[in-house]
Amino acid sequence: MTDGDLIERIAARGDGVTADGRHVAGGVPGDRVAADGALIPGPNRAEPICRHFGKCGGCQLQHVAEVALADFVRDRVAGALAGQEVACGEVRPALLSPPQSRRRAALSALRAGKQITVGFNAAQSNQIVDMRECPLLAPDLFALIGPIRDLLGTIAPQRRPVKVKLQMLDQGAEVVLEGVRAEGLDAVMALQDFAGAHSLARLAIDQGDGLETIWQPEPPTVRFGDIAVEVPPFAFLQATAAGQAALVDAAREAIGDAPAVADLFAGVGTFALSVQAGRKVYAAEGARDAIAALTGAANRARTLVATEHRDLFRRPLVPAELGRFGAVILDPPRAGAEEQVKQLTASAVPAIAYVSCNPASFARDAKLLVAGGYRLDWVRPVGQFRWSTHVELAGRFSR
Ligand SMILES: C[S@@+](CC[C@H](N)C(=O)[O-])C[C@H]1O[C@@H](n2cnc3c(N)ncnc32)[C@H](O)[C@@H]1O
Repeated sequence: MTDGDLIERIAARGDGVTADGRHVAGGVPGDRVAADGALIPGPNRAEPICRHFGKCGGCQLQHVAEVALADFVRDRVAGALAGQEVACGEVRPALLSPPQSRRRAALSALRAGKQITVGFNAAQSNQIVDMRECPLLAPDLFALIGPIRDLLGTIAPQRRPVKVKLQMLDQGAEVVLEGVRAEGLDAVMALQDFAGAHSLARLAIDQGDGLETIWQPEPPTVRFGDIAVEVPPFAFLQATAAGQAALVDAAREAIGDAPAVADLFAGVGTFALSVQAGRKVYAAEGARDAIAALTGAANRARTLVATEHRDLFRRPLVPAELGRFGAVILDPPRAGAEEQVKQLTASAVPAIAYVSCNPASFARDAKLLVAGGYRLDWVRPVGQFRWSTHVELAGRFSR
């Protein structure tokens, strides 16, 4: 009798993979696959802690024990770099966000008859798994799911998907409901009762003709250090405080004590405002409401942060502009920053902190930077989306 083929790694989509490249759903490194295809559990398995695991699209990897989960996150980054033949000085261990720390989520809801379903979409489908527990969401956000289910009984149209966007801000939770119908006094009263009862920082709805703020006792803020930014509805924030801290620490280390820094794809200023003390920062961002929020906060706090509304795909900073900076922070969307990276290769910028939510586009851009004379000194993989196959990282390039 043979021991069965060993599962050696977890693929990008979460399947186990044997040495000969066979994909096995639910396989974990250290498991074996018997001749009849059954999985023989190895030492790296964990008991999934949520009753929805396997059906809900929020998590793919609850069956993987902590060390193997961190190895998966690190190996995704290392594997993407190897695939592009990019040498890296040091692939650091991955940092994983803890359970119940997600402070931002976009969920779906559906009303069918009297039944309302609220949750993440099921794995690879439009079905919604009705969320009765969640090991991902911050408890203050999860506590809103039941009340939102009740509220949608008044304002969700029949059999039309509703988007439920949740985010924790300094003043409390923000709730954005897209695709609802709030006509008549009953609906408006139900919305205001809901917002007041849960001390929301903001409630906004979209009935198909743009976002309408229903409740906002004061402008909601997010703090970076001691600077408060008045954020627009569902502004992009890093998904967990731990993930943000890991990425900001890495960026700070990567830029060192450079006296002038550019933060490109700056959002509402997660990096610009976190690293600005004692130096000049230029921040560029393509979303008008985000850069306006950052500009206001930077001015009120009398920082040396200058801002620009700019499309960095169409109009990346050119070498003459880049030459003013001792370091550049890049945090592009999933597509990466190919156009900006090409300009950087022609620049004299000594250090780049590249924060990425997509190891594949990061590795592609890293290849361009290395071909242009940069070294990739280190990368820090970050599993901000715990138990999912979504992997993030920060890396330092220098020359
Ligand atoms: C991953 S987010 C990072 C935001 C910010 N650095 C943070 O950590 O909060 C990427 C940002 O890139 C912006 N963005 C997307 N496409 C862009 C473009 N073509 N030009 C400039 N900014 C863009 C998005 O609006 C978003 O704010």
